Amino acid sequence: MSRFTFNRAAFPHTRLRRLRSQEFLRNMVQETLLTPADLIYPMFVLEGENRRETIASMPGIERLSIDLLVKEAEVLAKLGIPAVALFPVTPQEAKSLLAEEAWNPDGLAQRAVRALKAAVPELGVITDVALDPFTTHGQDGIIDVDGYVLNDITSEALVKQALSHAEAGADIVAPSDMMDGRIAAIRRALEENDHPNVCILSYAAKYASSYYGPFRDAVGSAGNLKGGNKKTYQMNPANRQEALHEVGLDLAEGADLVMVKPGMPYLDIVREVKDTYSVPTLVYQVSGEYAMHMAAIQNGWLARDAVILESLLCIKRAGADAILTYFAKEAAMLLQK
Ligand SMILES: NCC(=O)CCC(=O)O
Ligand SMILES: [Mg+2]
Repeated sequence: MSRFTFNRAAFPHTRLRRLRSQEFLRNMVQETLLTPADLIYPMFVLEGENRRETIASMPGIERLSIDLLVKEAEVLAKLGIPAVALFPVTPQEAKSLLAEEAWNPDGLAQRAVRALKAAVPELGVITDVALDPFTTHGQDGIIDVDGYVLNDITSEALVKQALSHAEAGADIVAPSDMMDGRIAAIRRALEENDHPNVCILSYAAKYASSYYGPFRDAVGSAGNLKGGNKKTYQMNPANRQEALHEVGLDLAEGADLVMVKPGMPYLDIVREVKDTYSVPTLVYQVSGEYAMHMAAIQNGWLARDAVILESLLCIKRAGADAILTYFAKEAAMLLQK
């Protein structure tokens, strides 16, 4: 008898389609839920007042001066977004070889933190600890004569930067630089300077990815980098076991939360980090992922609302406890519907 012959007696013992046959059933057995509380909004901060600038490669995202940032933050908090991640756009004249502006107590990031915590105290503020917005060469650290990023000197600078953020009122400092040993150094400094409850979110497995391009336009570091790359400190996209090693070290050094970055091309790493360590694991859906989605959406090639929510739901399913995403505001609005 051909296996294609219809035979009522040979019904499938399991019909998985039964639980998909009605919406209430699909909702009842849904394994992963996305909520606004999962979404962290990265924001670009500008000098000046009442200033907003669009970013060509990130349609829908703007750089905002602090006064407008605060107004936007009030909206975000009402939407149920738990936290924002700040990225200052440093004026070219404030950049230097040693990145001293990074720990200026009255720097743009530090002022933005103070303004946000004063106006919207319930909204968590995450600061970026890295030198690339402040160096004339666009690298994340201090370089030697050959352009090599020096680990331990950079780490000392990062400690000063992280402390200045904590002094300004940051809830979470997030080193995104990938220097070895900087989590321990920052943790010690926070403890010694009376900030025991400031959290450290470590960009633990940050890959040297081509998906960061639009971000570098947004903060204005692309030109300074002059086509250079960050392969001597960020991870090789080919490596999986090394990511576990990186995360293990940062946890041992005192990180409270760890991050995998980028998101969608690295979801295998997210799953493995979550299963291995069972700690709060964040994912950054980076600027290039945002740009790809927006390009397809603007061409009418992908359905806007559905694809935004699917992209985030799948990152959560892979093991993310929260997601840094430029879609945070839009997704939170969609989820409230
Ligand atoms: N340190 C922060 C980033 O590098 C963000 C990358 C992106 O959104 O492409
Ligand atoms: Mg590391």
